[in-house]
Amino acid sequence: MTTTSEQSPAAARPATAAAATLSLNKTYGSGDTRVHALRDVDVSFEQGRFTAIMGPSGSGKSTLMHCLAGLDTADSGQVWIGGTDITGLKDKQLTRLRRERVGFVFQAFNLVPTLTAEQNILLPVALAGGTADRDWFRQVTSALGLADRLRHRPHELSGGQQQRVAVARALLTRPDVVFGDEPTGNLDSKAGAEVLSLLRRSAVEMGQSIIMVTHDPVAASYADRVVLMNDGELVGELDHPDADSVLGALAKLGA
Ligand SMILES: Nc1ncnc2c1ncn2[C@@H]1O[C@H](COP(=O)(O)OP(=O)(O)OP(=O)(O)O)[C@@H](O)[C@H]1O
Repeated sequence: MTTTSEQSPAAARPATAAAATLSLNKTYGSGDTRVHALRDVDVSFEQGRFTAIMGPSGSGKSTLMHCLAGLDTADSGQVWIGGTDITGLKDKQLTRLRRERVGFVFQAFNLVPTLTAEQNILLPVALAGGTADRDWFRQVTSALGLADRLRHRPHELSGGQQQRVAVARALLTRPDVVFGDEPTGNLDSKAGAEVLSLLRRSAVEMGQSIIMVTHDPVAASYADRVVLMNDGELVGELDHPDADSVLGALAKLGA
């Protein structure tokens, strides 16, 4: 382990975590082409914290995130979202859990081009057959600086604004956890910094739990904590990271 000021992940109580895994294993392929993408991964993500997952290419970051988010299933081990053990859930239950309790912000903004910003933000709630909490909608969209952009369609918005719409959409259901997959990968550094600051504020001011996969040490420096992966294993973590400490930790992994 690099540094840690927290209890060991295995000792964490998943019921109080935004998301957690216990002894998670995942392999792809068979025989000579078999790849152990996750090896006995025990990790716990506290509520209201912003965590970055980092590591060299192929170290298992995406696989871990996909298993945590219920987008993929592991070979063995357990995954919790909030207090729910999702390991044995059927596809239909998983789909519902993802819709109601998980938010996503991807590198490609994944907005529906024919819908306005407001309609895009409200889409997951509409698909779930619910009604949005209008006060929360106003709070989220004004905190994200979108109040005067709500009637615009995605092509009328800058990349940074489009990603802010995607962040608003992810926050609107007040999910147990928001997963970000390189959320600033398509943005210039100024727009990226804005989106990362907003993600950080949503953790600090709104208590939102956020887990982000990134290759970018500067992006990771916005997080409260970085967990480091190498060759399918969790190999360390940094609290209150800055870009230099992240770079140093990655260099030790040969990334
Ligand atoms: N669908 C798949 N079929 C076969 N092997 C896979 C598949 N998905 C991932 N892998 C392998 O599993 C390992 C972990 O992959 P993963 O995508 O989780 O790594 P990563 O750390 O996210 O990589 P990157 O930083 O390059 O996105 C890699 O060796 C990868 O080649």
